[in-house]
Amino acid sequence: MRVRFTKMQGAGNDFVVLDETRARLNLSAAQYQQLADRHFGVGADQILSVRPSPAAGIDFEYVIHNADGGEVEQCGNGARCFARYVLDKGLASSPRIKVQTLSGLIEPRVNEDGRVTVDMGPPVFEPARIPFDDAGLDPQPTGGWHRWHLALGTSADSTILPLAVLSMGNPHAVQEVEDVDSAPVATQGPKIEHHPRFPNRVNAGFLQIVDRAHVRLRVWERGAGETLACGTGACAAVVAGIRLGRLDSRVDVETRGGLLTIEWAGGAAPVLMTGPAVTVFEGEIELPDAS
Ligand SMILES: N[C@@H](CCC[C@H](N)C(=O)O)C(=O)O
Repeated sequence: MRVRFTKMQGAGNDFVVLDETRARLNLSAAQYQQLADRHFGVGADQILSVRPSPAAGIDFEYVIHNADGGEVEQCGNGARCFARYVLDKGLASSPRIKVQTLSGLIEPRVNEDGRVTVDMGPPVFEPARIPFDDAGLDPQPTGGWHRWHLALGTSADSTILPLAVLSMGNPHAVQEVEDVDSAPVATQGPKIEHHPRFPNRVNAGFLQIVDRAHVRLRVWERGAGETLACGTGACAAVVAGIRLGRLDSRVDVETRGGLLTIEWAGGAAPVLMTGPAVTVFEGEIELPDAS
């Protein structure tokens, strides 16, 4: 089958965007994988599908597949590209939209400077809702802070990590590092992603705090490996730093692909993420039949 697509990127986290507002493409996991493949397909960290609203008062449904073909609940950089896409394609008449995702409602708005701000909703800390199996683990005595010592691997690899574990609609485990450039992202990332305490796997963040309003971040993404930026990862890392008392309520997050600004007033307040959303090119690709 022949599929039309738009290639987009937000801070270097790249996407294939599919318009399914008129008809479903019904792609298989193998076809999503092929679209994401950087040698045999278009190349992307995630595939974003734009679908009609499932309910009155909601503008669109936003469906996300990782490069490994698995459907996931949330994608922050993708949400900004989604908003830019529906506005540029004339599918939305207002720069403020309401979008249904697997994990709930988000509200992106395209700003006059072209950047996009997304109300990502509040962070979630209850282990069962992340989901995170906390049986037998004691939180560190830091004011209820969700930070856990997690043994990684077997006795031959018994690294103990303090991790902040939370959900931004999708699961995140954030650790603080001295220097992101030398952080063990490629070696520890996959072990954290597949750790048995995360039944749905997890995104692994490596956070370097530069000062109270500026951090550097790398993320090993579930189902995609290390990406140049992760929007929900940036939200999770900043929320973690704020809860630790180490960050102010507005923080610039420097990723390998660009700058994101994250704001959180604490408690049940929504996390606001602002950053770029750019169209790279459009095209058509022939995909093998669904298997
Ligand atoms: N790139 C994303 C997150 C995409 C989903 C993630 N890999 C997961 O499996 O949860 C972002 O910008 O948030």
